[in-house]
Amino acid sequence: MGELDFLNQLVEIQYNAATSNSETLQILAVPGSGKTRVLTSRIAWLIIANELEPRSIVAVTFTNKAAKEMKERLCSEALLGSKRTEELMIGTFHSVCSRLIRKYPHYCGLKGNFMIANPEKSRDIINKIIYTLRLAKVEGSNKPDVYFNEISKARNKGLDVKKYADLHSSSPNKQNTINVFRAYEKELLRLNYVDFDSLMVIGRDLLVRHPELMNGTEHILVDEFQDTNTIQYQILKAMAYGRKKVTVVGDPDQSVFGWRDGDPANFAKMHDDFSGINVIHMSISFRSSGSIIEAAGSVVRIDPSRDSRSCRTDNLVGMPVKVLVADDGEGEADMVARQIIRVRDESKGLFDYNDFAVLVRTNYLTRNFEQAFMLANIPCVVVGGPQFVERAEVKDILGYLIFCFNPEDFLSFEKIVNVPNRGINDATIQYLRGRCLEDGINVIDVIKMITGRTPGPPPRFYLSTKVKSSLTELLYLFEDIKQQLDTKIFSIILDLTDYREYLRKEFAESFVSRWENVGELVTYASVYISELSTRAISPDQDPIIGFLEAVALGPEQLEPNEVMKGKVTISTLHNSKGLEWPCVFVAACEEGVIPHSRVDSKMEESRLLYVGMTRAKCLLYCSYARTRMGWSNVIRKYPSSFLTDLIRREGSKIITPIDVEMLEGYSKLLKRPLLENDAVEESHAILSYPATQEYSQMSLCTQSSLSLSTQQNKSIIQHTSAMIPEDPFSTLELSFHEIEMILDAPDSPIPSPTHDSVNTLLEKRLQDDAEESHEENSSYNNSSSRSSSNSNNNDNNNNNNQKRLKISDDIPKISPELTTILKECIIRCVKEAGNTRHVFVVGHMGSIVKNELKKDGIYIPYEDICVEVKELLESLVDSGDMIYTRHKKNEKYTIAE
Ligand SMILES: Nc1ncnc2c1ncn2[C@@H]1O[C@H](COP(=O)(O)OP(=O)(O)OP(=O)(O)O)[C@@H](O)[C@H]1O
Repeated sequence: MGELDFLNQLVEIQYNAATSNSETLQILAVPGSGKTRVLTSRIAWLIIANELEPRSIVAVTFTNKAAKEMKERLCSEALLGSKRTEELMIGTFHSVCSRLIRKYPHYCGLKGNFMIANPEKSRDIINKIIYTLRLAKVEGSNKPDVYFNEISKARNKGLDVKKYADLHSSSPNKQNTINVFRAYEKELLRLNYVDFDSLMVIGRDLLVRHPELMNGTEHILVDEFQDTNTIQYQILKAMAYGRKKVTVVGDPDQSVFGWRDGDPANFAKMHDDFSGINVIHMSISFRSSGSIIEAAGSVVRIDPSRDSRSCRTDNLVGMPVKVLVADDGEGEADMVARQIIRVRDESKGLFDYNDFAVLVRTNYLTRNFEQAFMLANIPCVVVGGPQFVERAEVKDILGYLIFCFNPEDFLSFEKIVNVPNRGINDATIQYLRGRCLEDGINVIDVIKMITGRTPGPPPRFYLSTKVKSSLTELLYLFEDIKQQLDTKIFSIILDLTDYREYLRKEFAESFVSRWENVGELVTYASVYISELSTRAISPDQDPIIGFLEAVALGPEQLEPNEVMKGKVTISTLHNSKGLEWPCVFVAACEEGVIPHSRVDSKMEESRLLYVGMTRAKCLLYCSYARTRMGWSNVIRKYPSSFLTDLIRREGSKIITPIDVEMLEGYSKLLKRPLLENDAVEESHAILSYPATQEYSQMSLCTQSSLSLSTQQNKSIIQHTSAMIPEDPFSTLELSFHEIEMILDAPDSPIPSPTHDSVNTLLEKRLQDDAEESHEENSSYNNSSSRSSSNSNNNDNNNNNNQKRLKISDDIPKISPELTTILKECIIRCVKEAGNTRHVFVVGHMGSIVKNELKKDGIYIPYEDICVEVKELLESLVDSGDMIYTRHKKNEKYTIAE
């Protein structure tokens, strides 16, 4: 096997891009055209064929996750193997700058042990400044976010505080921001912090002043170039100083970070600033089916200013892209859940849950889906939700470590000083803060002085002996921690602070999950730190600082990979960038959501939708709801104007099944086999209520009428028989525990019927009906016929009604208990039926669906059934997943929709 065999995996245009000798190469590539494959091949080619040293290559990715993926790919033996990959410098602009600054802090006026402030920390600092500068009362500007965003924007444009102040010297409304900006920079320096955005400003300045720092670098590659902003472009220019070779890869149609100053115009700008430019267009998508490419194209083409670019594919055309409509947000989520189950079941083993993604414009929209998936028993993971490292207990432990490294950080000290509770009150904390500011020393030194460990003026504030001894203990604790900084540091902190006991006392109810999170942190930290210690790339970096830096720069790096396995992904559109799934639902495609009502660039929103749609390989659905709740109000919604063309051409409420031929096409596209027919168990569930033997028989008849095979219907039997086994009116006292036990019963008490047995039952039932009808005229008071009569309809004559009325007098209106049992059963069965294709509801549930529960002539208003049950049933009926069945006297069992 030759070292360059990986190039055989590339088509011609990809090969040309990967092996280009151009001084400056721009690769303009449509979604799914294999940018990642080309970039990794190019890096490997540069090292193997061009004999570049791995450490002479810098590859810049948009996220830490992308950097990690790139490293993983390069690590494969077919490309570079792990040794050479480790020597490459791969990371985001932030992390590349951070590494440089960490190496030369003195060039930037920083101390070596500086910490990186994440946005939360920055907001904390700004909040304090707002109070110090007495801006809290200034209308409209008292929110830390307002200042933070403005400062961040300025930095992304490459402005430091001086340039920002010069630029706005004549705007009175910017004076507060200028003052906050100045104070913030000062405070960051005092606390020995560099924030997220200033990393890049400092990094650029360092590179401009000391271009020699990049002397060992020969080639710089930048991924997702369409999203680079001004400061990043300036960093690239500074890094490339001295005519280093540069490769940029990107797609102007996927530019979705304009709000962070990302600008695809940087492609054009390069023509002024770089020489020897060669542009290669990769316009064939390997990812998506023809109909997906076409549908996505119709969205992005609405931008009149867009250059005409084509995106093609040789893949199969595939199923048309569907636009799904629901009455409201919850209905939409239910509909998606059902469709996932259906597609998975119909796919002959081709799609599993982790092949599905639901993408939404904003975070709050994920909630309905989480809930619907939980009810439908669909495993899911929300990407971009609360991050692991943002959980309170994880932050506590990290806080200790951060403070031990950086005792200048009073904010961290404040957070941990009473975790666990040490009885150090607010007044003492404020006093300590004041002393730090006045004396220009850190809090450790202040504590040493006031507790008499080092000489200094006595405290001008009364400190009780108890507080003094707490502070002394704290001092010892920090010293202990500092002396034991190694891979086991987190376990040591936990021991020294008796953190487990603290969690147990303070959070009795959530103790277990919190403690699990702590356990996860310990595992990750030790793996991460020991990995870092063995890496050749940054031998000069302290591995624990490396770990803290990874936490600050990109917590997603530390998220367990396992979480994605076997689960449907729910993500924002922004977070879906660079990823792909066989089946994608882009949800809440509504005007005001996408395009979002509060954005400057509508066209950027169309590109965002385009990004989401092009994540799909085989199946794509766009859904919207006609109404949505907003601040407790029902708001009328309209489909996104971006979908107009799609709705006109392809949209349809009717979801057609995926036929075998289509599945075979998808199987080829995904390079996965279909399971043999026999291996696919098509199952159906029938929920019957009341679930007497009689109704179970009725269910069997339903199966028979539906011509479902016994093999298919194993679960029907289970569900019907697993319901309440007796007349429910006598089972009201069943506890939930008992119901659970019944529902959990592993074996069905009713044996699986054969076709013959179904027919026999059917005949017997008809015969019984005839007899029963005869008996009804003379006597009518046994409980089994009560159940039977419960399902009768209007056709009953008045005499019978009279009699039944009497009987049903004993039966009060459907009681809350019964409703609860009913609800539990339905939800449980629907959950259990998660893997089934259809859910049929027979018997009284059928009646419920008919808008009234009619028992022996007494109408029980539908409204009395609890809302959830009603909604659940309605949604099932709407989707056609449930078929209403009714039994007419002396008629064959019929099924009505
Ligand atoms: N030459 C090829 N032959 C077959 N499949 C390919 C080829 N190149 C790439 N692919 C496949 O196409 C899919 C898309 O590739 P990749 O993720 O690299 O696209 P991309 O250009 O980065 O897309 P996006 O910009 O949308 O993130 C992947 O599944 C990849 O394996």
